[in-house]
Amino acid sequence: MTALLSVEGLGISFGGLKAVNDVSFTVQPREITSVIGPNGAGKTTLFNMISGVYQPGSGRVVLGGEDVTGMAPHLLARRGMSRTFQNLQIFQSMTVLENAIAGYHLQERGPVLADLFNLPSSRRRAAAAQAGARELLARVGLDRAAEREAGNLSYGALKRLEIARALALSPKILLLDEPAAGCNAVETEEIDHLIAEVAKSGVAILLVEHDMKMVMRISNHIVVLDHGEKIAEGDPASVSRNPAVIAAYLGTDAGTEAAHADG
Ligand SMILES: Nc1ncnc2c1ncn2[C@@H]1O[C@H](COP(=O)(O)OP(=O)(O)OP(=O)(O)O)[C@@H](O)[C@H]1O
Repeated sequence: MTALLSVEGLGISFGGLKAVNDVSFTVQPREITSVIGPNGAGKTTLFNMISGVYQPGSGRVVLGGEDVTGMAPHLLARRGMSRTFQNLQIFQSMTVLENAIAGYHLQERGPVLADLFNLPSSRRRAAAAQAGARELLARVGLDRAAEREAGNLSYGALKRLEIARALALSPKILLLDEPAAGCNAVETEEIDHLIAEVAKSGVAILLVEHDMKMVMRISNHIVVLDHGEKIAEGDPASVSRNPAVIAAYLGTDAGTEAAHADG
């Protein structure tokens, strides 16, 4: 199978600290790949290099066969990579529908003049964005909340709204940074189902997540970082049994969960 995303020897240092060092792995189409590791392992830094927020100090990111190392996020979005953020990027005082529509406008090159003069082309685009946004809201279970102010949604619903907005870009790969952070058990399960559904629809998922139970439940492939290095990778069962992984997590709640996840 040809990899959709290939991360090759990525590294970056901050001052003298190697935050990420020589990390390689691939993401296959339709699969859910998760990056885990204890606090400070380098997960977010790795994510930021893959998604064009940081320029890598070394290594390459290859998307669909094209070298996209260090490419700006909006250019990556045009090539099929979109992402969500650990801290929600929702417009709280806008409605749920307006937030979803905003996802469509992120991908436009800005035909500002057409919009200024309210040309038919601009009206057509607006109508298409509105229809697409309503479809996306139905997909994430928020169609009935379309007219509500986003700031009044539960945390889990906000997280799903953010995923809807990222899907507006019709990505081939969706990067999710801690999609279940701050969610209760029910909300986490809803996000689980949504992620599985998105993967099934043909979008590859790359996930950074602290909730070990969730990672073990939904991932096809897991990459484990510790102190900026990849210490293990494989399917959930093999990773949760891996002595190096258990040692890295030892003494943390997540470690206990990892050690018991398959038994
Ligand atoms: N912009 C930065 N400047 C300096 N040091 C940084 C920067 N970003 C991250 N680091 C350092 O790099 C290391 C990896 O941090 P990173 O946030 O990537 O880890 P993480 O695995 O995502 O952690 P957490 O699980 O706590 O979110 C840490 O030692 C961190 O302090």
